[in-house]
Amino acid sequence: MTDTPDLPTGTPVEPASVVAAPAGVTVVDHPLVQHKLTLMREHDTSTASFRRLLREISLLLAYEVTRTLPMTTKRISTPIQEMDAPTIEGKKLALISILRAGNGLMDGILDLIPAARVGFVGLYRDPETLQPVQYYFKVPQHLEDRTCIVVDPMLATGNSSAAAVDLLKEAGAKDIRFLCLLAAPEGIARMQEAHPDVAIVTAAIDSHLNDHGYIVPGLGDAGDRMFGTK
Ligand SMILES: O=P(O)(O)OC[C@H]1O[C@H](OP(=O)(O)OP(=O)(O)O)[C@H](O)[C@@H]1O
Ligand SMILES: O=c1cc[nH]c(=O)[nH]1
Ligand SMILES: [Mg+2]
Repeated sequence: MTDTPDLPTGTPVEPASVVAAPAGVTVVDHPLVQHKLTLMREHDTSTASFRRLLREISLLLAYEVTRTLPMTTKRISTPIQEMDAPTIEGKKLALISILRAGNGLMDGILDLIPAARVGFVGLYRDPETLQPVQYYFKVPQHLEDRTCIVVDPMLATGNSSAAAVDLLKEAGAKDIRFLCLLAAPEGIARMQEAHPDVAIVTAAIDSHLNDHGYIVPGLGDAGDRMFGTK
């Protein structure tokens, strides 16, 4: 697996060649996404800017994660004539946010697909064990009939996302994809072992995890940076 290389400042970058993604993982290497992600990574970026950037990136990532959504048609009348026009069945979609940080990705996607149903999985990562602790679970009915897009900016050990997908499958979900901003190779491996059926979309695959389970180089604690806690 290739991670984003350290390049001397000012080196021209061909976005498409930055990252080689493993099968089942899509890296959204669009220049706008990469530019905004760089701003988010910077230590000095304010809480307000971090939140705004995450919302903007979520719109761009939504484009990729929804690329293969099932479509239907509906009969409409243009000013010229009737036609069967393509449409997404928003009600067939469930957006699932892993609290807290997932909400930063979800809000922008909801602007694009306002008819989507929304669910929440409340998990926090125990800082000692790096195991997820569940505190909330509320999802739409009939998940088995919906495409579920699970959103969380960070895929680190993969313990939180794997646990969230476990819960969704127990609730009936069958068609699940996972959208994040940053992924560590360890988290991708964990997800692909536990849930090989779940496609992953991310803006970048970083180098590794540090001794505290943080993504390196990463962007720090997404929830804290988004909400100004800590
Ligand atoms: O892949 P993992 O090793 O499980 O780590 C990733 C999880 O850690 C962060 O949440 P956190 O526990 O900080 O909760 P928060 O969103 O409330 O800040 C992040 O938003 C993921 O949910
Ligand atoms: O780097 C990391 C790892 C887990 N959670 C975060 O918010 N950041
Ligand atoms: Mg956090």
